[in-house]
Amino acid sequence: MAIELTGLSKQYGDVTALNSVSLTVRRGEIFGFLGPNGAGKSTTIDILLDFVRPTAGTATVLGYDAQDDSMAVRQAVGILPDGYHLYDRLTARQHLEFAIASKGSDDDPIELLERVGIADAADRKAGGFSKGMKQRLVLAMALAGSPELLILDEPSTGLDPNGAREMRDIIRAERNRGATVFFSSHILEQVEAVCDRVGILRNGELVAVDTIDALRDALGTDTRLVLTVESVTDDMVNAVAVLPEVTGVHADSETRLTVTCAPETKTAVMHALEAAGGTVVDFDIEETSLEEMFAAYTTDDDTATSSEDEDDRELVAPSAESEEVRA
Ligand SMILES: Nc1ncnc2c1ncn2[C@@H]1O[C@H](COP(=O)(O)OP(=O)(O)OP(=O)(O)O)[C@@H](O)[C@H]1O
Repeated sequence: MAIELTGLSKQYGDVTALNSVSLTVRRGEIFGFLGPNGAGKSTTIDILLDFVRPTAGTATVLGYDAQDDSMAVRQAVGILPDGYHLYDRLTARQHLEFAIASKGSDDDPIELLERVGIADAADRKAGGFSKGMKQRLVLAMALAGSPELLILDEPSTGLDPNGAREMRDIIRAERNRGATVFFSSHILEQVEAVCDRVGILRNGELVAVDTIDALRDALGTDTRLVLTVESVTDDMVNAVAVLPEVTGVHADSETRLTVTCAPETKTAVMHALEAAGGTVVDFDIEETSLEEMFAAYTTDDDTATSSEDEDDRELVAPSAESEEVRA
């Protein structure tokens, strides 16, 4: 195992940052760690790196106890922590030389800077770097010594779209050479694009661990039908809303209705619309989006999965646009 957490808890005064989290990350996998702001992601990572001590439970990294063998962990792991520190007056090359020496490796600093796309700035002082350049520099330092495990806290923060793509390529390349990558992120597309499995934290508790596809499936099979009709009327909305397998109906415009329902109810929805005087001119079927999936696991709103309450029928499944993600 690359990482093993057992009953890990962290209390900051009255605040429970982590509540008995148990998790196993296997060697060779890319594992994404998700959760709303304040869910406990950085706290977990800080415990793995012994920046923070747990209140209860244990964490092992590559077989080393994260607290008792923290030096061994840091030697073996490449890290991009949340509150990293760079030396303003040292150049990128000097930062790399320091990281390479502390790993006892023989990497070429320029090669590492090339991998993260800032070789041109090798001899510039880090104090003058943009946020994204700093992020790239810390990533290059994490790659020094070809670590068995990379632990990256929000690695895409501050990166432009090219940088985010390069980050994905680097994460994949690291896994392909046999490394394990454990990273936290808010960028769901990024996570879906590279992760073998994800864990979702909510209020300090691990609420789900699986592949993204399996997490989607576990939410239920609700489908979203986007229907274009000649003109939406209240009768049509009501006729669809009372169907037993429909969990949401929303008139997006005068001609567009979004219906959340079980897949086998699609035909019944069409019939109900036509019986209420509507003519369907077009329709589209949408899968649960990543944002909806994230919201379903991390908010209390469960209208996405079921609702027997007539009053709730105006609501569509929770989405990033309509639901605030609560910490
Ligand atoms: N040093 C600290 N003192 C007091 N409370 C803290 C401290 N560090 C973290 N917390 C609290 O612990 C909880 C978890 O915070 P953490 O930084 O681990 O969340 P996160 O998931 O990384 O959030 P974000 O996505 O915003 O980075 C929060 O309620 C936070 O306020």
